[in-house]
Amino acid sequence: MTKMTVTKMRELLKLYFITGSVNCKKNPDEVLEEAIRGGITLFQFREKGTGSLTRASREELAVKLMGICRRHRIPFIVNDDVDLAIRLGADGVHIGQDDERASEVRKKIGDKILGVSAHTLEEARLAIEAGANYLGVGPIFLTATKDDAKKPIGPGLVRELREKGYDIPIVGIGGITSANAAEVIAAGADGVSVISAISQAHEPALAASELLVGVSRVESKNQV
Ligand SMILES: Cc1ncc(COP(=O)(O)OP(=O)(O)O)c(N)n1
Ligand SMILES: Cc1nc(C(=O)O)sc1CCOP(=O)(O)O
Ligand SMILES: [Mg+2]
Repeated sequence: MTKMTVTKMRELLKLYFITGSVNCKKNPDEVLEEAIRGGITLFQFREKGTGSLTRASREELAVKLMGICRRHRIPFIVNDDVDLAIRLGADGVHIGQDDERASEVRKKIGDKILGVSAHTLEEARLAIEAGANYLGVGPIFLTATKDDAKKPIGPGLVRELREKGYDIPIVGIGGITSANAAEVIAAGADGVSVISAISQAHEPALAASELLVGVSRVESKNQV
């Protein structure tokens, strides 16, 4: 992948879908196909939590989902596992504060996309210094999906980052639905990142398209 521009990164973050087999009501490949039909712009493979696949079956699923993303030209990001991302030739990696150090990951992955979770201004500053292409800021709202999630912080940190002049691409995460996505964008995020709002929906395509409505409505106001 050629070096990601900031403009392109912002576009990709608009509706960032994350999933693994344990998050889905039906087959993850069906859910991903439907989510793509509904308009997602970026995908993260996050095979994590009780009952998740391991070893060969985990990698098989990653290969399958990456194939779907490739066919539809949706960039494929791997959560946590930098070596898997490199082995598969994924488009990027997302890491958090308890994962490998961002500066080391940047050295390993070259120009691939590097996303880093940030819960404070200081974490954001360090992630940018280490070469992050985007920040995942959250949990914005209460989430039942991540066992070790921190307390919800609301859209305040996103707003504060923008007020302090940070222009790195930002995606909000945690408890985001079509009903509250607009608040996250209004605070200055480039997009929203969701698991359950799409993976647990009866109609993932419809859920994705409804999320996009919320994002796009405020996005056009931000540009005025
Ligand atoms: C887009 C995005 N933002 C944040 C996270 C969370 O990463 P992390 O804190 O490392 O937690 P896990 O997802 O690994 O449990 C994310 N995955 N994606
Ligand atoms: C993977 C993840 N990371 C978070 C963070 O705060 O960094 S919250 C979260 C779970 C997001 O799932 P849902 O959209 O179902 O709430
Ligand atoms: Mg992680």
